[in-house]
Amino acid sequence: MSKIMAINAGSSSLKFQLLNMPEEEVLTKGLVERIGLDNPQLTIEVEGEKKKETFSIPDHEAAVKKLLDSLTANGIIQSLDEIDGIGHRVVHGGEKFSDSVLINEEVLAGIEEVSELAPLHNPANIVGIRAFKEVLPEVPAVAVFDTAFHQTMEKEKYLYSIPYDYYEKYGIRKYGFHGTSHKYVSERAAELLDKPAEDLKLISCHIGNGASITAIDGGKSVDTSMGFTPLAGVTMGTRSGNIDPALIPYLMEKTGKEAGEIVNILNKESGMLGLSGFSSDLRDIEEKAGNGDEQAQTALNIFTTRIHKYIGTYAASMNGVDAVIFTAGVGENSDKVREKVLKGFEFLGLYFDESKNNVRGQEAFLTTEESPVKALIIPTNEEVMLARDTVRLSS
Ligand SMILES: Nc1ncnc2c1ncn2[C@@H]1O[C@H](COP(=O)(O)OP(=O)(O)O)[C@@H](O)[C@H]1O
Ligand SMILES: CC(=O)OP(=O)(O)O
Ligand SMILES: [Mg+2]
Repeated sequence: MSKIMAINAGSSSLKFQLLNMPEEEVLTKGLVERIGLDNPQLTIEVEGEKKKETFSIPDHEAAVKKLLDSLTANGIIQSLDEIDGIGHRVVHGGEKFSDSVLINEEVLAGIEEVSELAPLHNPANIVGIRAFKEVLPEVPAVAVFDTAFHQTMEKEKYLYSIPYDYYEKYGIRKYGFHGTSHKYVSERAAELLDKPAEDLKLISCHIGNGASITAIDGGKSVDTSMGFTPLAGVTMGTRSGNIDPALIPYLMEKTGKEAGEIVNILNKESGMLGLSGFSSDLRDIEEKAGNGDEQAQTALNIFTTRIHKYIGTYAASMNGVDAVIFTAGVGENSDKVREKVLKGFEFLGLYFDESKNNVRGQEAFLTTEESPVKALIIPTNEEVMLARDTVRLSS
């Protein structure tokens, strides 16, 4: 038996879960928010209750120290020696990493090398890894990459139609993200459908703040909506998803902004936030649309239409589909989004059952008993995947 810490480090936050393995029992979970900002806060679950603490947390190393102190202070563990391994989510692994790896200096250098491909995510992941290494230098740490699951895509799917040289020289290709989540829900879907993964064609919709749709044939990712970076694909909370690339120089000329500033707008001020003009949070937009706000309704329609289109595309590219999966914050919680995405797929053999759709955050089927193609909700669990790979690679 071992205790594994699963870490998902963001630029100003650090989400964590401590698990007992191989039982996969969650001992505690929580997050440190507003690292380096005013009013930083640690939230930790103690005996099922959420406990909030405010401290000075200037950087990630301080956040890690605070988190570890709070594990012993709250009696979750008696001593830090009880931690047997740390699993870190790393968003971009480039072509270098097609599986999780035990972290050493060479691996860290490899992660740093591809950092510029995921500027919003990788630098924070690296800071998280270094912070833990500083505090727990002897404990094995494993990197689990969002991109790894998608390394099975074929060239026809991952190459862009641009000069081939750029792929060879600069590694320009589609990588895909959220792989850990797509892998978890696809494995769970095979269990729920009671069929081997090898016999299934699945379309997984990870719809959170970031969102991506993945086609999974025979247990392998064959195509996915995100691209070279996590900016591509469907409309997201603050990201534009696919746009005509010619818009970038045009916007530069019109606004006098640099390319980097425009990409920043596409990453942080677009998507549902940009379209609605007031929020990136789907709950706010659903509420406003419900009150008759036309702009909010249009934003919502764009959001669901894009996902609907991807499902059609991937069903066509796999020559069929057995099940469509919804996961992550929006996918698990928004019945309205699921309904709008799934309606109209009778031509594919997917018969949506409205009476089953009133559920949140739990595994459920959304189609009629007779529906040849199923739709289901599967809450994602990236943390358990981090812990499983940490055990696999460190024991
Ligand atoms: N009850 C709900 N109804 C609709 N959307 C929800 C609900 N709960 C959460 N969400 C959406 O989930 C999003 C966050 O998803 P999550 O998977 O946690 O994202 P991330 O991991 O990228 O931070 C929020 O932006 C919010 O819009
Ligand atoms: C890769 C990615 O988009 O991750 P997140 O949804 O956590 O921002
Ligand atoms: Mg997420």
